[in-house]
Amino acid sequence: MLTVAASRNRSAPWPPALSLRASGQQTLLRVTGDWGRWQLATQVNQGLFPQLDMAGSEQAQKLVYLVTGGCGFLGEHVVRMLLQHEPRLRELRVFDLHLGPWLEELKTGPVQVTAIQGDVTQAHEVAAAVAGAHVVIHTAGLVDVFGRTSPETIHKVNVQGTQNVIEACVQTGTRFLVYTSSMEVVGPNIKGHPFYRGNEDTPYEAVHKHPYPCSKALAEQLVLEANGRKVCGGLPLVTCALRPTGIYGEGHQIMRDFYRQGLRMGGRLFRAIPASVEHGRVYVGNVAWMHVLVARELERRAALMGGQVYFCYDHSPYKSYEDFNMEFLGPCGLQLLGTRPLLPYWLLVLLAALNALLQWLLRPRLLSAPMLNPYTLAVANTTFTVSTDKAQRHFGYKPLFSWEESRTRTILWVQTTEGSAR
Ligand SMILES: NC(=O)C1=CN([C@@H]2O[C@H](COP(=O)(O)OP(=O)(O)OC[C@H]3O[C@@H](n4cnc5c(N)ncnc54)[C@H](O)[C@@H]3O)[C@@H](O)[C@H]2O)C=CC1
Ligand SMILES: CC(C)CCC[C@@H](C)[C@H]1CC[C@H]2[C@@H]3[C@H](O)CC4=CC(=O)CC[C@]4(C)[C@H]3CC[C@]12C
Repeated sequence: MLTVAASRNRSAPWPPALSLRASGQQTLLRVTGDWGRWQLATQVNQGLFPQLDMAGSEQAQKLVYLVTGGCGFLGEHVVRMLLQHEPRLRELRVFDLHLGPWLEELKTGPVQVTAIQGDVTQAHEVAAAVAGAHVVIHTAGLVDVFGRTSPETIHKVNVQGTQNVIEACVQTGTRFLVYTSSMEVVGPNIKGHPFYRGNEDTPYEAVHKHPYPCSKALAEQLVLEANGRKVCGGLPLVTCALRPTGIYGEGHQIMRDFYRQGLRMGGRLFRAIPASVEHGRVYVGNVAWMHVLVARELERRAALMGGQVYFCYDHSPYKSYEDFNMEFLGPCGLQLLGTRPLLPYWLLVLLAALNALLQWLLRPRLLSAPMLNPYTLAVANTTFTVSTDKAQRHFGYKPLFSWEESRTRTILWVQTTEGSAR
């Protein structure tokens, strides 16, 4: 018999600890929470519940994976997902500029988790981390659309860093490289053309000016062009790129910022973008799951998948950026006021330009950057949604989390992390 036990008292943090127990006393699965994170403690990794694993545990543990940026928002989910769903793993290397303390808890399982503090812009550090790895999942990147970092630094990390990863694979004989690209590689373009429920083959005029999409487009191109290069030992490198739309879920910093802003304004947010503008969103757990599947299938289906791009998608509804956020912030007590934008668009354009000007004038002293600038306004105000089944056709992807589950997890996370802010 399986029992679920929840422990909660007033002084304990939210969410409560949930335990799944078999008829004996052994705890099979434990869900814990703390103020900083809402996390599923992967007891599967500790060998307690192998039958939960979907991937078939009869194969020997022999593979070494490297996840760059493994302590970021997406990277952490990829790391946890691999430990849960990749039974062939022997060692998981987590490479990041800033290592998270949560890595410690993962070091007790049967998979060796190796934390590597390193910088992708340093070729020798990357090569040392890649040496001996079978698969590299390269998620590390500078995600800055707010002008906090210089264009040179964004280029260095996103483009030079990716080049370093490719060269390290070639030098050390690593054959499989999965790159986290972005929808931004396609658009929205600077002309504001809508991309409505498009797929990987939909024609679109991709024109970039902003350093972030420019860097992601260049890096993706490098990764795809590297497909087929001979690595040390003579075998061909197999690469592919995943293009998430706007990712949401546990750990999403911008969602947290919107929530804080709403709390500061007495629980209200004001509509800035028309509800008719659709924005593509995808749950972080499903993006992580796609990475795990691609990494697993790349060897078997190298001819089909090598050099390919895949949008990341799931069953999240098509909505405007703000209406979509309200799916989570609404249940946390916030309200989005207005069925139409509060301010006329021309005024937003003016404010965005003013923000950009102030940022430029105060450079480099400005420590925080406003969310509204000409680029973010253009992205938020242009329809960009995907509708595709390429990942399903090529490697059998189906979202691991339903929309309801993704929504519930995200709401719980917002409540957990911000409960103390009220
Ligand atoms: N957040 C989003 O909505 C989307 C993100 N992406 C891509 O997904 C990837 C991950 O993004 P997020 O998790 O959102 O960002 P994040 O900022 O949370 O994670 C990036 C990680 O890379 C690490 N990193 C940065 N510079 C580094 C360096 N020089 N050397 C080593 N590590 C470094 C950071 O410390 C961080 O842990 C990025 O490549 C991003 O371009 C793509 C589409 C959407
Ligand atoms: C106050 C404004 C009118 C609204 C601001 C919202 C913006 C901050 C965000 C709207 C769209 C977001 C981007 C989009 O989801 C695509 C992205 C893909 C990435 O690879 C990185 C992040 C981002 C550029 C994301 C950033 C925030 C928005 C611009």
